[in-house]
Formats: sequence, structure tokens, C-alpha cells
Amino acid sequence: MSAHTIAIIGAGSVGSTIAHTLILRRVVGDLILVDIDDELCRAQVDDLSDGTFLSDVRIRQGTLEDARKAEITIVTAGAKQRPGDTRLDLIDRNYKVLHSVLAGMQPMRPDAVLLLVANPVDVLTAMAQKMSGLPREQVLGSGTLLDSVRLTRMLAHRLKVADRSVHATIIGEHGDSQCVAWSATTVSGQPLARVLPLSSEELSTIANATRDKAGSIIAAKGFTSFGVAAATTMLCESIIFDQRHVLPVSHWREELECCLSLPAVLGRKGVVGGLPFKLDEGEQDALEKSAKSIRDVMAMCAKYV
Ligand SMILES: NC(=O)C1=CN([C@@H]2O[C@H](COP(=O)(O)OP(=O)(O)OC[C@H]3O[C@@H](n4cnc5c(N)ncnc54)[C@H](O)[C@@H]3O)[C@@H](O)[C@H]2O)C=CC1
Ligand SMILES: CC(=O)C(=O)O
Repeated sequence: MSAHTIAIIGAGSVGSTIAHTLILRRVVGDLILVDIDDELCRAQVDDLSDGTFLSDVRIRQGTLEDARKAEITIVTAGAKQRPGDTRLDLIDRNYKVLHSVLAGMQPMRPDAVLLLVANPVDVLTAMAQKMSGLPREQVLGSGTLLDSVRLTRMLAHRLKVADRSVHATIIGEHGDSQCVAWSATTVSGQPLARVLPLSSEELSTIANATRDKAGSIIAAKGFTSFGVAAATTMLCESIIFDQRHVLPVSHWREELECCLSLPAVLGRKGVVGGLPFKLDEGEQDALEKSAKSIRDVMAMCAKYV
């Protein structure tokens, strides 16, 4: 049994599914759920606790004061997109939620990692870096790991190979300006273009389907939860067990003056390193445009911080 503790702020669809996945994967010994809706939180804890016999993880309802002491705190609290909303449309509501959550968690345990999942995740990650009191490297967002998983699946399906044989990365915003690092996409170490030559129209179709997948799920069922829970669990494992996986997560990029996703090394202190990630000219342009769209929203939010 792992002796680690993770707190999840926001016990709605995403928070509870992350809790469920962490329980099944035995990532932690103790899990704390916090929500402003006391009754919902209690019911989620009661329901989740019926499944803990599979892994012996202890789960309980807690407060921001409890979350303050956890090794990882995951923030899912906030409004979700309604059909047709972009993730950026959520900023006004979710900034206020983030502000009140972080204010209630001061001072945070100095070696804590704060993992943002609520949207717009890139902008909220940058705001949390300013408000949390933690070093920047310890505050990161789930970013485009989920988008990269979605892209990987589409390519693996097309190639009729296992997902793990494909390495595909979405970079930039977890949102509409995201871009595919096609030049770095490989299948069993071989460049994708060699294994599966695709026309530029086909590449665009795949990129658009990846970008639009969340919207189509939300249009049909109102929210997404399973993919983000699996992605967040993978991030927690890399952090808690200091596994140093290289994963696309939202983190501060000085050269782009914002938080966005590029591959980073994830260990016990959060983003513990980076590796060179070469892009072609078109991809670099797209990344810079994505950064600009995030910076534009941050500029609109300057009134807050
Ligand atoms: N980064 C990603 O890949 C993904 C992000 N999301 C985002 O996650 C967020 C949550 O989505 P859902 O769980 O579907 O929404 P939800 O509405 O089911 O849950 C949100 C929960 O936050 C709680 N909450 C609100 N204010 C709070 C506060 N001040 N303190 C504590 N709890 C508070 C609410 O009571 C509610 O239970 C949304 O912003 C959504 O866009 C969703 C899917 C994927
Ligand atoms: C909602 C969201 O951000 C996603 O599923 O990608």
C-alpha cells in the first residue's frame, strides 16, 4: 500500500472519476475529496468507498486545510463547458473558483505539487503559479496529454497496432489553438511519414478530429471524464513515484511567456526537466500562434492578478 496522499478539489464528474481511477491503480494510500457542495461530496465519497475493497485505498471527505498538506492537489473545481462553449469561455467563473480554493490552502506544504485540470487549463495554471506560493515547477496543468492520447489512438487504430507503439504529441493550448508535432510522430521508432504516408488533407482531418473530440462528447453526454482521469492518473504516478516520464503537460515556458504544453520530465518535484523537442517551421509557427492566443486571454485576466 502506498503511503502517499492526494487531494482532489472538485468532486463532480471529473474529480470523482479521477478518484476512481487512482483507487483502481493503487496510486495512493489516502485520497481526500473536497467540494463546496457538501452533500454531493459526501455522496461521492460514500459511493467511491464501496469500491475501495479492490485496492484498500482510504478515501474521505476533507477540507481545503486537509488538502494543503497533501503531496499532490488536483484542482477540478469549476464550471464546465456547455455545448458550443470553448474552454476559454470559462475563465471568469473558474478564475474566481481557483482564487478561493488557493486562498483556503495557504500556506501549502512546500514540496506539494499542484495539478490543474479545470479549464482553461493553461491560463489557470499560470494564475495558480502566481497565487499558490509554490515554485513554478511544482504547479502544472494536465495540458495536452489527453489530446495526445486521443491522437495516438486514432493513428494506432488506423495502423492496426497497439497504442503504445505510436508516439504522437499535441503541443500548445489544451484548446482550439493546439497543434500536432507531426515531424516528431513515430511508430516503433520510425517516422510516421515512412510508416503511414498521409496527404496534408488527411493530416488535417486527423488533427481536427483530435481537437474536436471533446466537443462531440460534450454535445452528446454533457461532459468528458474517463480520458482526463486516465491522463491525470498517469501524471500522478510519474510525480508520486518520481518516474520521470516525458509527457506533454502545461508548464511555464519563458520563451513563450505563458503556460502551455510541450514535453517535460515529470518527477516528485513536478516539472523536473525538459528535453530538446525539434519542430519544423510550420509547427513552430503554429506553437507561437497558440501561445499568443493564451497570452491574449492572460492579458484580459490581468485585472484579476
Ligand atoms: N483538462 C482537461 O483535460 C479537462 C478539464 N475538464 C474541466 O474540469 C472542470 C470540472 O468538470 P466537471 O467535473 O465535468 O464539472 P462538474 O460540474 O461535474 O464538477 C465541478 C465541481 O466543482 C465544484 N466546485 C465549484 N466551486 C468550488 C469551490 N470553490 N470549491 C470546491 N469545489 C467547487 C462543484 O460543486 C462541482 O461539484 C471543468 O472546468 C472542465 O472544463 C474536464 C474534462 C477534461
Ligand atoms: C473537456 C476537455 O477539456 C476535454 O475533454 O478535453
